[in-house]
Amino acid sequence: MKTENLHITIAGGGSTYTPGIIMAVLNNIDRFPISSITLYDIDKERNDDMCLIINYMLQNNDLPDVKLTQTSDPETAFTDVDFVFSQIRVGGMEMREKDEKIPLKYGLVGQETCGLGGFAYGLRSIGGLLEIVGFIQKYSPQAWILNYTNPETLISEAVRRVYPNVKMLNACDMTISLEETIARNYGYNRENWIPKYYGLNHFGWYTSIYDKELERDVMPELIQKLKDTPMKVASFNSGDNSWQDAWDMLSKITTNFPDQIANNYLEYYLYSDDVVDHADPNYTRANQVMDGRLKHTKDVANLIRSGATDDVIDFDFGEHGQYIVDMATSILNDEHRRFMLIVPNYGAIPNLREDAVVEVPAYVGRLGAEPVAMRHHINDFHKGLMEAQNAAEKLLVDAFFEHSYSKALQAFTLNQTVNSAAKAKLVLDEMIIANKGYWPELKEDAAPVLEEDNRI
Ligand SMILES: NC(=O)c1ccc[n+]([C@@H]2O[C@H](COP(=O)([O-])OP(=O)(O)OC[C@H]3O[C@@H](n4cnc5c(N)ncnc54)[C@H](O)[C@@H]3O)[C@@H](O)[C@H]2O)c1
Ligand SMILES: O=P(O)(O)OC[C@H]1O[C@H](O[C@H]2[C@H](O)[C@@H](O)[C@@H](O)O[C@@H]2CO)[C@H](O)[C@@H](O)[C@@H]1O
Ligand SMILES: [Mn+2]
Repeated sequence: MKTENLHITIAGGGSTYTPGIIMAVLNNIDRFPISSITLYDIDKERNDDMCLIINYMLQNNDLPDVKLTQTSDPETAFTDVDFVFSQIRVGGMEMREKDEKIPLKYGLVGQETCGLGGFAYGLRSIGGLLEIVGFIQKYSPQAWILNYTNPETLISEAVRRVYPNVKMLNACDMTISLEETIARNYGYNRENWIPKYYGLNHFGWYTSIYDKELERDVMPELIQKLKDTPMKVASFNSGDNSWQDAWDMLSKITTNFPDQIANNYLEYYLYSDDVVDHADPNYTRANQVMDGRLKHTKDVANLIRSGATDDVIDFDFGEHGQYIVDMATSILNDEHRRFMLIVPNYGAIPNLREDAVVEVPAYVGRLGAEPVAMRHHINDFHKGLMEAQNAAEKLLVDAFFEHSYSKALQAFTLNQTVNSAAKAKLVLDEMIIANKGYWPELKEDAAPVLEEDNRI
């Protein structure tokens, strides 16, 4: 593997996260000696805006000189690359808005990656990511793919069915973000923590958080703090207070289920009714992001385009960029750093089906991810929740590859935010219309013929 003059391509170069990722790349050039960066996007306007922003960053900061190019041509984008960071949003925020609003019409959770919004997103995203992974296998099969594209569990399951040996890490920044928020709210240093955790993506629980300086598992005391004093939004949480609802709900979850700290996304599954009651069906998170992060990114590009000279780069970079750069350097330099990754289970969670796609700690070196195996069974409560949700996710991926309406309906019905097969069908049928051109065509198909039961 090359260890200098590296070339990375960002698939979804126009993403609002690109400035943070590139800032992290440039701030770590000593460990990650990049010489060129290519932005690949199907939307030229988004790529143009981002190139303006990145070039402005390069010109107005004391940053290493790297060659920045942009393209919408896959061969140009993925030839002779060493790393691909992927963060696409198939259908854009416009489709995310439908993902969130259609389920809400029927009193069901409407969310980007959870619930039926997440399943609708998954049926769009899988095709987009498989196409990009196919390009990379064709033009740079030696490249490592570090993927942030959501929904992570569905993406990981689908890609591994087609490319079982793909060099790919699937990562989520929620756990580090949650840990950082907890640490800042209650006066700890996350850098001293070794968290143990298991789940599906956006559907998991901590089992311990060992603090190396205090020399103890601090999770029990954190549970008490979460119950007594709900967290406040930390400044780095992309600045917007939308996260306050998440932290309030995490305190509710911890109060009612105090044995482990849950990922804040569990609110969508455990308190679906509360989430629906709190939601504004006419103005969802997609609208907030369109009016916030997305608009701000466009505004910055236009300021630069109109000749701005003062420092207009004021993005909140968060943990997102540093995390994926740390993964890349851990591969490149065989550093064996520990990350929370979405990986095939294969016994990491011993009493969960081995072909599940799970989120667990993993050490990352030149060979990729080496997951940490748990040494005990998970409890029936979490096991039951995960088995049902994982089955729903597998059925959804089956529906994608088999173009199967009946499996899609089973998946929508089994999703753990859904309490009614009738509502699941109403949402599915409306989503089929809304996602025309994005989803594979789903066909009514005969119930699968059960294999002859030759035991009788
Ligand atoms: N894994 C995580 O924890 C995590 C954290 C944050 C964001 N994300 C994900 O990162 C992605 C980007 O988020 P965002 O808010 O920046 O979205 P965005 O809509 O702002 O940007 C996505 C970019 O992808 C481009 N795109 C869409 N389809 C494409 C395709 N087929 N090929 C190439 N480019 C394509 C769009 O044109 C756009 O420029 C989303 O999938 C989001 O869910 C994941
Ligand atoms: O609603 P969005 O688009 O703002 O965020 C959806 C994503 O939320 C999580 O990522 C968070 C991150 O955890 C938080 O610290 C901060 O940086 O915002 C990020 C995104 O805005 C989640 O992990 C992602 O999967 C979601 O896509
Ligand atoms: Mn995530």
